Amino acid sequence: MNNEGDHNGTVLEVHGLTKVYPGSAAPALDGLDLTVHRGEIVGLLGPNGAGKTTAISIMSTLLRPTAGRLSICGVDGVAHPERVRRHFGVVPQELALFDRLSAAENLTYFGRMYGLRGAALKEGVREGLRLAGLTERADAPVGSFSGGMKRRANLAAGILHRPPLLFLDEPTVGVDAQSRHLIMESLARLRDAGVAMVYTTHYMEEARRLISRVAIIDRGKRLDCGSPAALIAKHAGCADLDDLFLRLTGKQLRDG
Ligand SMILES: Nc1ncnc2c1ncn2[C@@H]1O[C@H](COP(=O)(O)OP(=O)(O)OP(=O)(O)O)[C@@H](O)[C@H]1O
Repeated sequence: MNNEGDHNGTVLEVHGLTKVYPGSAAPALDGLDLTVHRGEIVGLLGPNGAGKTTAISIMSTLLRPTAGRLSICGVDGVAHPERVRRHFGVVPQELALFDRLSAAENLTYFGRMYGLRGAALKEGVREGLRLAGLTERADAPVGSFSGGMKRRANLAAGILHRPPLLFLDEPTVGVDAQSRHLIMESLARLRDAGVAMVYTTHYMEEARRLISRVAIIDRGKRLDCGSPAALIAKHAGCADLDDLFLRLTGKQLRDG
């Protein structure tokens, strides 16, 4: 795995991460603190508009924070975005695949973008296709794929360069139960191999099975953080993560 040195197993550290979009009065993200260790999956849970995508975009250096610190594998990600980029992969909410290219061609393209060449590129593509359960369909154009197959290819594209950290923004949105199961299994395998992940989702129980800790955020603020079991035990009367989520964020609809 690609890593810059020993930082006591801490792969990602953010402090006071804040974003105020131009023209907005209220911050979309308001002082987020988060530490993620090797082999740990941290779920970011929050209702629509809570600030999850903003948080992932800043942590993956797509967006500059208004304030706050970001450290990835011990490197300052705000001062050195190019340098930290090789330490993580991103699986975005929007699919980033070329419909006319085959799965193998898409992965080769992304692998090159990550700086892979020659045998390492070939091996990365082969392993990505295997992880995504797409080996048999390697040469078919992605445009002919189902939603679930596209999501799986999207996941494979994010891990080609074997990063120690992966950001996933709702990786199972709009997929059937079978593809969701395969994605969950793939993520568990990556976790067991030591990959750290930050994972946003609306599916609470899916999150519960996979994650080590959950950070519940709303209106840009972190409301609570801990293992699902510890959080459920801490808030009396909550039977599961769904209960806890509604307790902390309220039952009011979030239509924008
Ligand atoms: N480019 C932007 N300019 C101005 N405001 C924005 C921009 N992007 C997001 N926002 C606002 O910032 C807040 C947080 O949005 P964000 O997309 O981070 O939330 P989210 O938790 O990812 O929501 P969802 O679950 O709907 O994807 C929202 O109020 C949103 O309207």
